[in-house]
Amino acid sequence: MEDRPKKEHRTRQAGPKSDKGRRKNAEKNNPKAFAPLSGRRAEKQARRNMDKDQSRLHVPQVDRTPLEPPPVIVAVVGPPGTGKSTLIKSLVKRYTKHNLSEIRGPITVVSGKKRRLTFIECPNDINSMMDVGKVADLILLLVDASYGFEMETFEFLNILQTHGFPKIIGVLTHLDRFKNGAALTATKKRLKQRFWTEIYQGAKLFYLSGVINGRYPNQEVMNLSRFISVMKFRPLVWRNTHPYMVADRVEDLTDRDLLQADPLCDRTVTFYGFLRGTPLKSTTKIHMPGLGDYYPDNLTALDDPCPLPESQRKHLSEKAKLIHAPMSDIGGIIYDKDAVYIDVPGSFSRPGQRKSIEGSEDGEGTEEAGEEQQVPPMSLNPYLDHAKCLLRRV
Ligand SMILES: Nc1nc2c(ncn2[C@@H]2O[C@H](COP(=O)(O)OP(=O)(O)OP(=O)(O)O)[C@@H](O)[C@H]2O)c(=O)[nH]1
Repeated sequence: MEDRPKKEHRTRQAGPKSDKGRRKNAEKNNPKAFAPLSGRRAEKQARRNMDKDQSRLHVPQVDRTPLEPPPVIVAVVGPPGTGKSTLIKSLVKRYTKHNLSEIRGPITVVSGKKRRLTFIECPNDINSMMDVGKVADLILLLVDASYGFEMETFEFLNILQTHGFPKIIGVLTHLDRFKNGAALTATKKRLKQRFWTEIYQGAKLFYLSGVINGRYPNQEVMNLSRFISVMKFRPLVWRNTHPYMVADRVEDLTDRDLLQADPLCDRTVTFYGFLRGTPLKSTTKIHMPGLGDYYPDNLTALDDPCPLPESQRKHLSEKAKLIHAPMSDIGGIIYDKDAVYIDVPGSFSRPGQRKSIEGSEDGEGTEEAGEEQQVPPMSLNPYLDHAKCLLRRV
């Protein structure tokens, strides 16, 4: 078998590898490398390339906002004492007629037939600014006009650059401190120019002149609130492609005995909030800023605690206006995993009993009171005081 001569391949008679085909291709190939053979074809090619470039630049952004969109996150940012709390109180009063005495945690209000707003007051530290920059749809940037721009404001604008720039509205406060009209006009003009340089030419700036009864003047607040209610938001790329949530309520479900035995034990914590962006799967690892990555034990969809008014209603009547602020001092309905609570402000325990539980000054607290006091409380305020207390560590 080995001696048998190998049979030669037959030469190809047709196709690109045949002699005929090769000769034909050689004729077609341009010896001057990629120089066009015909002017018309070259022009067509150039036009096609330009079209392709343009369509790449204008890829339509998918708007993933559901029919009933989650509340728009409005962050109120500014150096201390610029009037952040005063502005949130004024806006909440305008939208809901509620008088807030203290701002704690996010406050969600129904601002129109199709829009809800969640107000967050941003504390004046860099970590809070970064967290706010990641989630806010609209920033109300407060500036004390009698003082001018401060370093924090510019730092905050720098932080925003890295997270996709949300919409920004400037708000000048403390304008009543100017007694001289000319000085006021000059300051307004100067600050406006500076604001436009930092944001963009023509960025919206509101002026608030003075505080009446702990709130800004009604007309000025109304102008601002109307502007916010009709604003359009373009989805930012990262937020349009990831699920994210701002927790507006935190519950520590850890067993008290366990906690007493080891205050640093792993804790079980439930977070409540509106989900934004894309749907969230239970197998997704969740990143919590400042804490790390965790797998959730369980995800549950609850009833909307602050639903939009029914679509058939023509006007948003006073009664339909709603507020949802579980961390603040307003009474209301709290939706739990398996129950609905009506939170009634005030204490229902008997005064004597209450006193003994709290433990009087001369140390007459009951045993129960002693136990209560030893357990480290889970702070609700800016959610995550206890870094090691959350969910199952990865
Ligand atoms: N005269 C005047 N006082 C104002 C104005 N805006 C706010 N204030 C006062 O400034 C003080 C501070 O206001 P807040 O609303 O607590 O300011 P804040 O930015 O929340 O302050 P921090 O919580 O410390 O960051 C309050 O006493 C307000 O009454 C204003 O436009 N004019």
